[in-house]
Amino acid sequence: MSSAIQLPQAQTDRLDAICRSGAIIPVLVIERLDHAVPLAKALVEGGLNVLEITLRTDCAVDAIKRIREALPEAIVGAGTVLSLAQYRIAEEIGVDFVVTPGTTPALYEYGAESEVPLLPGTATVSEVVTGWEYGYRRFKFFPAEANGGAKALKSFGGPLPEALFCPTGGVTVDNAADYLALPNVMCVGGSWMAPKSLIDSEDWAGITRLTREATERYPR
Ligand SMILES: O=C[C@H](O)COP(=O)(O)O
Ligand SMILES: CC(=O)C(=O)O
Repeated sequence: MSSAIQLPQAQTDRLDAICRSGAIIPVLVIERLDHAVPLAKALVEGGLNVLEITLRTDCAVDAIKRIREALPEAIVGAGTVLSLAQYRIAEEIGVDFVVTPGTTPALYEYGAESEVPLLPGTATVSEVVTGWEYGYRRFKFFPAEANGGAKALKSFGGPLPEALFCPTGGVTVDNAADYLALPNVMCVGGSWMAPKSLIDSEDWAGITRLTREATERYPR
C-alpha cells in the first residue's frame, strides 16, 4: 500500500546531492551563539561543508541564521526536528535540509510536500517501510551503534536494497569505515570531530584537526 501523498523524485535527488557531497555530516549542538560561526568555519576549513545544526538549544535557530550569512558556501541543515512547528521554522530560515531523529507519519507527509527535503530518522525496518509508503528512499539510521550498527544496516539491504542511509549515533573515525563500506550507506553522521570539550574551550584549531583527520581518511 502507498500513500496518496508521495515524495517527488526531485527531493530524493536533492538529498543524494547533499549526502554524497562528503562522506561525513557533522551533527552539532551549539550552546552559545558566539560559537556558531567559528565552529562552522573550523569544520569547513577541515573539509566538511555539509553541517547539521540540531534544534536542541535555545540559540540553534539564530546560530543557523548566522552560519548561513557568514558561510554561504556551507550546506546547512536543521537537525532534531521533532514537530511540524519546528519544520516550519526551519523552512522560514531557509535551511537546505531537515533531519529528524525519529519520524511520525505526520512528519513524513509534511516533508513530502515541503520545498525543504527531509532526511527522516529511522531505527527499524518497519519505520523505513512507513517512509517507503510516502515515497522516501533515503533515511537516517539512528542511533546506529545502539541499534546493531553496520551489521543491522547490512541486513536492511536484503529486503530494501533501494533504501540508502546516513547512520548516526555512536559513529567514530574508526568504525565509520564499516558503515562506508556498505552499498546502502551514503555517508555517516557524527559529533566526534566537534566534541563538547573542544567547543567549550573554543579550540577551533583542534576541531579543524579532527575534521581534517576524518576527511583525509574518508575522502568522498
Ligand atoms: O545525538 C547524537 C547525534 O546524533 C550524534 O551522535 P554522536 O554524538 O554519537 O556522534
Ligand atoms: C540524531 C539526529 O541527527 C537528530 O537529532 O536529528
